[in-house]
Amino acid sequence: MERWHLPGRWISSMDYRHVNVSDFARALVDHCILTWAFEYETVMEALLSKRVQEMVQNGDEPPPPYVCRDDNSSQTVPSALCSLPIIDFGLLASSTPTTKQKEELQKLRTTLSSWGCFQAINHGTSSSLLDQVRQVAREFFKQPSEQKKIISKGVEEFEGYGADPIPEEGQSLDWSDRLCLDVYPEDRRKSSLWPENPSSFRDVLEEYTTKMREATNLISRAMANSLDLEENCFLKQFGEQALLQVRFNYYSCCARPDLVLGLKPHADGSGYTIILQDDVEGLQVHRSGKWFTIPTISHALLVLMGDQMEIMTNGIFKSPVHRVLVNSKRERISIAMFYTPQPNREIGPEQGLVNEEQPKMFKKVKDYADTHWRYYQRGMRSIHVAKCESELLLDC
Ligand SMILES: O=C(O)CCC(=O)C(=O)O
Ligand SMILES: [Fe+2]
Repeated sequence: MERWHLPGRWISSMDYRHVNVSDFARALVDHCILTWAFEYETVMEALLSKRVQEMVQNGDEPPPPYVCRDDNSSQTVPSALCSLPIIDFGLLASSTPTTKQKEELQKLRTTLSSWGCFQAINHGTSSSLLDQVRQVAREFFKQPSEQKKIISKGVEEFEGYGADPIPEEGQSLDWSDRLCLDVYPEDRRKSSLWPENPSSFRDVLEEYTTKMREATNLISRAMANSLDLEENCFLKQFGEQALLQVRFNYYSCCARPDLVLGLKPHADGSGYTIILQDDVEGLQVHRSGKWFTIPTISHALLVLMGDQMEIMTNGIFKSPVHRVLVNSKRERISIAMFYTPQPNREIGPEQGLVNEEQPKMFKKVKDYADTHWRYYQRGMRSIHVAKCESELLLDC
């Protein structure tokens, strides 16, 4: 089981069970722990209600729960040396297979089997729409806090403006502010949480959602073709009502970028995620024991496999661990669109990818994103629960 547990826990946890103490003392310790647990929630709730952007505007140093960086065990590779392949979807569009198309599909397969992500160009969404999406995101976060807090999320909720729900004790907080919205299917939208400012926000997001639906069709088919599978097989597994959820990430500058992380190491629980970056670097993907800084390309979309694509491809495509660094000079914005199989739908390895050489690695799973979330909050990966040898879920 991989544990992406960040070093430098800000609260030392007390394990009193090995200590030989009287019942009274034990009861007292239990009481203290209960009180502490209660206080932990209260303290965190208060802390999280003040957003990172506000702390930066006040010139605050990162409070202890945000401090987490003392992991120098993996080398960092700068973007100039990052050879993450670029896949040209323009080449994949023609219906009669060309040599170039075959080469591009081969490249797609190799990339997803090693990196678990790629930069997509000629993906069908215009550069001007990408710029508009970045622009409305920038304008939204530029507003005064009171304005943004009109659409604040509840502490334990996902949708709305704010921070992630309170993580398990000892896990550090991300140096970022977010706006999360369910965008597809339309009947899941909570329109009261869609910003009214800037005034074009809703129209731009609506158009971007339509384009991302088209992109998921394109990408899912290309991935199936790259594996010599029936073209629609992944789309069928995701289902007509597959979810699209957008997360606008705002990473404020930090006077001490060495102490915090914009987003802690994790693998996504989605099927896959389409990330639009601005021109500030920060995203890093973990590969062969190193953190590779992903270059920013203004007209490209970064497509990153989540655990559910690793399951559907029987482990051929990898769901990479990634994280986000912040810097002291420029804030960074990214827009992540999570594409997840429709609720209540069982997904599993494609039959065509299971054979004697490559036995079935994963079980069928349902609503995996919920399991993923529970582990994420403890700083852990969850894909092991879907492995055939695991006894935690359905039988293989
Ligand atoms: O900010 C980024 O580039 C990546 C965001 C991300 O990994 C996420 O939202 O899960
Ligand atoms: Fe992610």
